Amino acid sequence: MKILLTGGAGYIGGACLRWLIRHGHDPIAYDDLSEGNRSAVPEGRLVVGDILDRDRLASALRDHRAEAVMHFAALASVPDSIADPDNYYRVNVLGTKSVLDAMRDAGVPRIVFSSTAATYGFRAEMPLTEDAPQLPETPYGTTKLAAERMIMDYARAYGLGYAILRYFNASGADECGEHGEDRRCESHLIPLTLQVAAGRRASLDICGDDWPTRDGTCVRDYVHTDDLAEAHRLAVEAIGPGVGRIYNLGSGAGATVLEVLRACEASVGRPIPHRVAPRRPGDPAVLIATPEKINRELGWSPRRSDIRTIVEAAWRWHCGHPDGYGDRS
Ligand SMILES: NC(=O)c1ccc[n+]([C@@H]2O[C@H](COP(=O)([O-])OP(=O)(O)OC[C@H]3O[C@@H](n4cnc5c(N)ncnc54)[C@H](O)[C@@H]3O)[C@@H](O)[C@H]2O)c1
Ligand SMILES: O=c1ccn([C@@H]2O[C@H](COP(=O)(O)OP(=O)(O)O[C@H]3O[C@H](CO)[C@@H](O)[C@H](O)[C@H]3O)[C@@H](O)[C@H]2O)c(=O)[nH]1
Repeated sequence: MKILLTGGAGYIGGACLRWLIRHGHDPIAYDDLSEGNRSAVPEGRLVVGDILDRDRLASALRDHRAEAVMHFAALASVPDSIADPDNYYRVNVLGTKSVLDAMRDAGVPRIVFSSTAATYGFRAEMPLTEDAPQLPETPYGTTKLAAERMIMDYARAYGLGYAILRYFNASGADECGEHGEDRRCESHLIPLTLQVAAGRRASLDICGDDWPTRDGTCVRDYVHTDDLAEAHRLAVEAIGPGVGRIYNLGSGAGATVLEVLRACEASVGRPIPHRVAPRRPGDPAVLIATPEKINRELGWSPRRSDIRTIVEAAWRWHCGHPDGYGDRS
């Protein structure tokens, strides 16, 4: 299938793009490189552009003769969204509208959307099923929920097929060692911890050790990007015009911040400097998915998403790419 990936030069989009090529599809990335990396995309497969530029995006869709869009492009940091909601509503809500309108202009009938655990309420029962209440408590979660609803409204009115994939904590690096996590402004736990291990930062802040969890630090459900990529492949192949699907993508297990730190220390082979810092605004204590629905309906299961495998893959990538992609434009 010919597929355009908005945000395809980013961390998860780049992993999916490579995975789709390996599995016989023909993907291109459409990315403004605000966070993504030019050399994360294989030669000849990148169109540089902003998703808010509807005409440019529609032309890219027509030129590629796209049959589906995977919409990854977004601003995606919970704490930043609290500090700068303006930008989050612009890119995540208006940007999604622009993507849907460009798809209509170009007659593209399918979309797979990157949604998030952050659309659920903090007080929901764990593990989360897809019908748990969606009561986001941060601007990031609110903007992603608005985008979900917009996709469903467009689908109903204009006959789009869609898959909404609610990822939990994307992590790891591709097993061929070609693609990993390298953002301009990093805020995610595993890359920050490994940057400390590599001497690029002095110490890791543990954001609170007084949460109601087994060791006092937050629990998250870490899911490997290659597992996410396989779910995208299955989802895009399963949807057609007028068919909508919604799935959680997580491992079904949770790791605390301290457990992630210990796993990183085991991979690196030495202690990693850290200290306890205040809680971070917008953090829930625990987020864990149940991936049963996508397992039942599409046969997906997380094969690489135990925390040890994730951290080892990420550390291999960091060792092979000490300066990340090194090609910030
Ligand atoms: N990382 C996670 O744990 C996680 C979890 C749940 C959901 N998600 C969602 O997955 C998607 C990808 O996240 P990621 O971690 O790969 O982030 P990322 O920042 O690595 O990738 C996002 C990409 O979008 C591009 N982009 C941003 N604004 C753009 C615009 N206006 N026009 C064109 N391109 C633009 C960036 O340059 C970047 O390459 C996001 O939609 C995010 O909300 C991520
Ligand atoms: O320097 C740091 C960074 C993070 N954390 C903690 O580590 C955990 C994971 O944080 P992070 O890696 O920033 O991810 P989340 O804030 O859980 O959010 C990720 O996972 C969500 C879904 O679960 C997605 O929606 C978001 O896009 C994605 O960034 C949280 O408890 C943080 O408080 C620290 O203790 N120190």
